[in-house]
Amino acid sequence: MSMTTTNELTTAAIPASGSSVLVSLNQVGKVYPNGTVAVQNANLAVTEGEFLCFVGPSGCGKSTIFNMITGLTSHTEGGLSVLGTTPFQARRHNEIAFVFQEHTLLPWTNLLENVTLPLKLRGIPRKTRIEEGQRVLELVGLKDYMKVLPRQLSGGMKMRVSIARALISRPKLLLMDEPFGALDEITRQTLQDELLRIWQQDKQMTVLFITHNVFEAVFLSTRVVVMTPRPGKIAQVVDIPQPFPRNETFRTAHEFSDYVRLISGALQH
Ligand SMILES: Nc1ncnc2c1ncn2[C@@H]1O[C@H](COP(=O)(O)OP(=O)(O)OP(=O)(O)O)[C@@H](O)[C@H]1O
Repeated sequence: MSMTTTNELTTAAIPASGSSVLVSLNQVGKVYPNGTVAVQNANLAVTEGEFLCFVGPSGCGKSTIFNMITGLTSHTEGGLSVLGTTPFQARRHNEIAFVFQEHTLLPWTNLLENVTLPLKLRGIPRKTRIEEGQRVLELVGLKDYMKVLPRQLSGGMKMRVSIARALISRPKLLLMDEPFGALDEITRQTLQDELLRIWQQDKQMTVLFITHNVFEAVFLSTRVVVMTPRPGKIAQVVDIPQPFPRNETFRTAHEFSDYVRLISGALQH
C-alpha cells in the first residue's frame, strides 16, 4: 500500500500539477482579541475537486480555520486566498456554501421553501427557484417530500435538506462543520455514502469537512489534515490515495485500518 504523508509546508508549496488552487493558506495565524492564539503558521493549498477532512481535538482551531476561509472572522497573520480572491469577496459571489451540525431549517415552511431560500434572498424568479429546488431535493433523495414540514423528518433527513440547501447555489467550495456528529452510526454511514456520490457527480466541487471521527475522515477524504492544539497547528497532511467510489469494501479493508491507525497516531503527538 502506498501511504504518503506530507507536512504542511510541502503541501502548500506544491499543488497538484494541472489543477487550480482554490484555497491557499500561507503562514496563516489567528489571535483573538482576548489574546487566544487559535491558529499558528498554517500552510495549506487545496486544489479544485479535493475532499479534505480536518481532524483534531476540541479547541485546536478547526472552526477558526473554516471561519477565516469563509470570511466570518479575519486572519491576523499571513496570507489567505479563496477562489483567487479574498474570503469576503468569494462569499459575496455565492461560491461558498456551509453545512453545520445544526440543520437551522425554518420550522414553519416546507422543504421546497427551505432549500430555495438562498435563491429567494438573491431575488431569483420563482420558476427557477422551483426547478432548482426540485433538482437538489432529488439529489439528496427527498424529491417526494417537497411539501413536508421539517418537524416530520428524522435527523438524517433534516441533514439531507441542509445539504440540499447548501448545494442549491452550485457552490465551488462546500464547507461542512461536523455535519454528521449528532447522527447515529448507520445514518451517518449512509450519509457519508450519499455525500461522496454527490461530490463525485460534480467533479468541480471542493469539500472541506470537519469531523472528530477518524473513521469518517479516512472514508471520505482525498487528504486528511491533522491538527494539534495549544496553539492550533496543522501537524500533518495525510494522503488517502484510494480510488472512488468507496464503499463497504473500503471500510472493511486492511488499508482502511492502517490509515485510521496512522492518523490516530498523528493526533497523539
Ligand atoms: N471568538 C473567540 N474569542 C476568543 N477565543 C476564541 C473564539 N472562538 C474560538 N476561540 C478559542 O480559539 C481556540 C480554537 O477554537 P475553535 O472553535 O476554532 O476550535 P475547534 O477545533 O473548532 O474546536 P471544536 O472541535 O470544539 O469545535 C479555542 O481555544 C477557543 O476557545
